[in-house]
Amino acid sequence: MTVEGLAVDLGGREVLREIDLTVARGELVGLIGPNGAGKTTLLRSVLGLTQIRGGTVTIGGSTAGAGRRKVGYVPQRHEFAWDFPISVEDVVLSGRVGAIGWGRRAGVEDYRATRQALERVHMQDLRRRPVGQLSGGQRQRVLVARALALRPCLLLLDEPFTGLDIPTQELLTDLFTSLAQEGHALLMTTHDLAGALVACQRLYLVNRRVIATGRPDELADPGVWIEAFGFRPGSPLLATIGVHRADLR
Ligand SMILES: Nc1ncnc2c1ncn2[C@@H]1O[C@H](COP(=O)(O)OP(=O)(O)OP(=O)(O)O)[C@@H](O)[C@H]1O
Repeated sequence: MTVEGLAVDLGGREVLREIDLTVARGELVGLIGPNGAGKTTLLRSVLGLTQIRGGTVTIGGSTAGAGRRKVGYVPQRHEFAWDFPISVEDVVLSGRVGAIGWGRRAGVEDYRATRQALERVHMQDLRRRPVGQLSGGQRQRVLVARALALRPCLLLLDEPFTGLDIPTQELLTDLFTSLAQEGHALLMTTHDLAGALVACQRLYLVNRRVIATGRPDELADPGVWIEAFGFRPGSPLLATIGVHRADLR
């Protein structure tokens, strides 16, 4: 996936400008920035859900909607209507709508993809449970399975770790790493900076524009973190992510 010169205005205000970003097959890429930096807007622009003012989004060689059919999207957990009376299995199956087509019945392949997606997040045993009865971690795994059911080539993950316990974070991190190794392209927003530095091969630090990008070991300059996140120079929080320099303490 390639984003070039992306610019987005919302409510008459510039939210994103001059965004250049790539995610290749086999990569888990982190998109990090403070609240309001435009991370969700960027994901929604890739999905074609947000009107863009300028720039292009190319997925699998196509700038039109065709490439988007193989994009899996995991929204922030609170955006899903969990009180809707529907089972885990049916939520995951709904991820196949793009493959089945509106109004058509699910077939053998759709149920197979649903089962495989549930197995990957270890939710097969809970497939008949109404989603309203799940814990936060189980809900997050259902949303990931719903995106995987499409068998996407590109997976967009919006804050998949927020509010999760350590075992669930580790389960999902291992899953995302495996998916990348299998040749998927993954783009993930997160506020877990330390986790992103460990799990992601490359990072984009954004705050309405791309402040810096590179492998985690290439982002050792505290200046870019200060600019993107508003850390104060010498902040002990910079040291917690392994970014500090004697002259800035
Ligand atoms: N529909 C909208 N109309 C007007 N402004 C919007 C709309 N949606 C988002 N915004 C604004 O766009 C900016 C970027 O929002 P966005 O949700 O993309 O940020 P984010 O980086 O995902 O933030 P967070 O980390 O808090 O989830 C914010 O200032 C937000 O208020």
